[in-house]
Amino acid sequence: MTPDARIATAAELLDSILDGQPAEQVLTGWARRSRFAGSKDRAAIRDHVFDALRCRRSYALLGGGMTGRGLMFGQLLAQGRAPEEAFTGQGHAPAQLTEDETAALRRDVEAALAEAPAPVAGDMPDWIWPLLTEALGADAARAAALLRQRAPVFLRVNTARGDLETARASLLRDGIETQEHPLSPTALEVTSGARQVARSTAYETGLVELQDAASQALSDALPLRNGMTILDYCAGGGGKTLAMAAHVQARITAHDANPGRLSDLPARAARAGVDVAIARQPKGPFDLVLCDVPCSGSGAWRRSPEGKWALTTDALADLNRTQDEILQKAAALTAQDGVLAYATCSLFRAENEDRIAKFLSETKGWVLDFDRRWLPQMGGDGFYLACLRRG
Ligand SMILES: C[S@@+](CC[C@H](N)C(=O)[O-])C[C@H]1O[C@@H](n2cnc3c(N)ncnc32)[C@H](O)[C@@H]1O
Repeated sequence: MTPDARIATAAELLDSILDGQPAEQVLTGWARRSRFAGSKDRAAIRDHVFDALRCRRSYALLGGGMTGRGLMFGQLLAQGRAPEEAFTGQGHAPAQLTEDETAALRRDVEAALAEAPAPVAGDMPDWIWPLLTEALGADAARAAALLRQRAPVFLRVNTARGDLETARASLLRDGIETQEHPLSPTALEVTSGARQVARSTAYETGLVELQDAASQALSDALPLRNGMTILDYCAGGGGKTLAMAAHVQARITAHDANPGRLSDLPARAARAGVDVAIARQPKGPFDLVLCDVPCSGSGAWRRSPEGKWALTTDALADLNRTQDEILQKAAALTAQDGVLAYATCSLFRAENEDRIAKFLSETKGWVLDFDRRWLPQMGGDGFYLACLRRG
């Protein structure tokens, strides 16, 4: 496919996504129907689509409309290109701009964004902007700007299998260049060859796992010690379970309300060379219970940009109820002198400090040991961790 044909396809797929179809489903369906497209075409179209979803409001402003074509005009303008260069109507390139489309463009990109309301320039729904500024103050605009960008690829070196230098050398032999990252001593940022990671020897032998650097930093911050019993109450795919298992010699149990989410964990644990038990109904007490609760995912919206447009006040209130319930259940499973750790990948107080304040006000005998947040400006996704103990 030519670069312009990829833009034409991205504009069509974006129309289906704007109509409400999930982006992954739209991209996979297109790839199945389009056997002529190679892996580079699929990757380029995916990049166009996800970039446009991250920057939906600002691109619609620049491109003159919330349509697939409007978003792709906006993307080109933001990249300093004139839409007419790609929309030529020749071969498989998208149709030329109509007069109305041409008139609606904002070619003065910097001025257009400078005078746009903050949530438009920052690519956030209006109702979310106050949540962001309330939580982050002066850091809100920078965090929003970073969520408009593609996420770096991070690896966690599994120190149960080897050290950083061994991992970097192995990755390099497979054409993958990395650099260390200050967020965590086990984090490597992939600087080239990211698409080879899943086929690399280091990945296949469990020497590295894909895991965001701030997610690793969160595991580093947990008060883990050898010999303790740990329950990962919302283990999901097991990212944090495996990170904890690499840190300490401990008896680790993984649980999730949706057992299907745990299905890959036994194979991942075997690959990583660590033991993890799975419990449908965990029986406490545990020395440390981690609840990495379901949340808006706002700290990771650069990876899942559809989430920021899909979130509603009702959905956030539902999440808050689930978060409160999980905290109560997890507290009941925590040993008398144990640690209850609450984590989200959200930037909002409503899912972080407010949940902890509610728990502490309603549940006698608990105190906050410490809490900590990681912002996108530190390089990884946004995360929050609070560690509680009985006081
Ligand atoms: C943020 S994800 C966990 C991610 C995982 N810890 C990791 O690092 O890969 C939240 C998980 O909580 C699970 N969950 C939702 N409601 C739950 C509940 N009431 N009790 C336990 N787990 C729940 C979801 O199925 C989901 O897998």
